[in-house]
Amino acid sequence: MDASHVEQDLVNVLFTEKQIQDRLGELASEIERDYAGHDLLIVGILRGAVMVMADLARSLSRHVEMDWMAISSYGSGTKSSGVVRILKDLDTDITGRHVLIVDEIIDTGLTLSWLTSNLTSREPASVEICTLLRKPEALQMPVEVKYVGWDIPNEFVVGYGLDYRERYRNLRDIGTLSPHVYS
Ligand SMILES: O=P(O)(O)OC[C@H]1O[C@H](OP(=O)(O)OP(=O)(O)O)[C@H](O)[C@@H]1O
Ligand code: HPA
Repeated sequence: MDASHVEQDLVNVLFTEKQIQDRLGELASEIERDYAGHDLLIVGILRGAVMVMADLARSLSRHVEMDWMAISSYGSGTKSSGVVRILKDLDTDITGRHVLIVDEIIDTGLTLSWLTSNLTSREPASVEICTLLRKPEALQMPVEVKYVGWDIPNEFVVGYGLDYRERYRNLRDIGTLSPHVYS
């Protein structure tokens, strides 16, 4: 399947590659200002956050350490219980460190609500969240988010790390899928 064919599966482009890069540049400036004079560890949540981690990190004109976590939500059924399991933990001891969790989307909020309290229990100097997208109407657990790219409607979105059945992660834009994809 060639690239144009994949693009045809998007019924509506919400954010173009250029809009995403511009917004990440703005968030990077805020982060540089807020963490000036402090070491910073950014933590990406696999797999969806790979793109935003790579581009946000390169938008920062300062030193930053990068680490990764992988989390299982036990499938969609139990996801609503908020029960999650760590598949890959940090390699870094975050005691006394300033930690910024980077993800591409907050939907129900269950993943990052759980993760924030998990990381907070390790006694870091601070834990904050940066997400490219947030769906306020879908939120089931309150999550304090310091940096948000955009709030979006409660629609399923793909591209730029976001998948539907493991596809579309490598699209440069973010959009919604045509109904023919689901049928
Ligand atoms: O707010 P929530 O409803 O908890 O959803 C947000 C989580 O869902 C996505 O990950 P996903 O489980 O799709 O895994 P992936 O990153 O491997 O695609 C996203 O990366 C967040 O971590
Ligand atoms: O809208 C979404 N798209 C892809 N993956 C997701 N994980 C949570 N919400 C979404």
